[in-house]
Amino acid sequence: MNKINIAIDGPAAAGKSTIAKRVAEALRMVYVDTGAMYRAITLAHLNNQETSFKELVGQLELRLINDDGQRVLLNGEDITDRIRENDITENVSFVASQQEVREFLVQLQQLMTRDKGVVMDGRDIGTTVIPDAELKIYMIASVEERANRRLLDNAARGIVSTYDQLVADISERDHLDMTRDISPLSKAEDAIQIDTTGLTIDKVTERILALAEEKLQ
Ligand SMILES: Nc1ncnc2c1ncn2[C@@H]1O[C@H](COP(=O)(O)OP(=O)(O)O)[C@@H](O)[C@H]1O
Ligand SMILES: Nc1ccn([C@@H]2O[C@H](COP(=O)(O)OP(=O)(O)O)[C@@H](O)[C@H]2O)c(=O)n1
Repeated sequence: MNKINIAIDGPAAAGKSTIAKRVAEALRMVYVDTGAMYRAITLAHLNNQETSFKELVGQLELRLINDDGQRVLLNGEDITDRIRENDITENVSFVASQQEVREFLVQLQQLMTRDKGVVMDGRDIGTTVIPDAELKIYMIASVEERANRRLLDNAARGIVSTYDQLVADISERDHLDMTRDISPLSKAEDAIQIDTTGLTIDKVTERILALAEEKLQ
């Protein structure tokens, strides 16, 4: 069987991580949520605001553990749940726009995908991190549906939020991510766009698995 990489990009709360995790499980591939890496550096920045980004990325030790999803360790501490909180979400697009941060993480992500067999989700995976990925998906959904999904997500995690606040947050984050100077969020020319509005998680997973099977032949 061929070994392939799958890149899944798209705006906030489109369902990328959920689907990427399922696809990776079904195909016994490694799942990498790159948003969690930007969130981890955002936490490090909020804890050390006087430190330059260059120095900050030089100091931190970031580990991703595949364990029914992905756990994130920053300097040995498990920060998987902490990085979903509102202060991180509010600051992550700013941190992700910094050149030193992007250079550091893109290099790390490229190392992770070098031997193939990875399903990686983010904003610049198909355009910058793995431009030669065998399968590229650009996942979208209406902002209303995405806010409703994140509202449920947050409630399950005990994070306080409202629908209106989430529509505003998601729209602002998409705008920042799409207009930043370095590798902004955009659909790679050869990516297949899937609008998940009104689709179940199973349906979207099935569609991507069918596309992946073609590449694995
Ligand atoms: N097709 C879908 N239909 C309904 N809910 C979905 C669908 N895809 C994902 N979700 C839900 O939406 C929420 C946000 O998905 P997530 O994977 O975190 O998005 P992203 O990684 O794009 O930010 C999750 O709670 C997930 O269960
Ligand atoms: N490859 C990536 C992944 C995330 N990011 C940044 O990290 C933020 C958080 O990503 P995420 O995937 O956790 O976001 P959610 O859609 O899950 O809320 C995004 O809003 C981007 O600013 C990025 O710049 N490049």
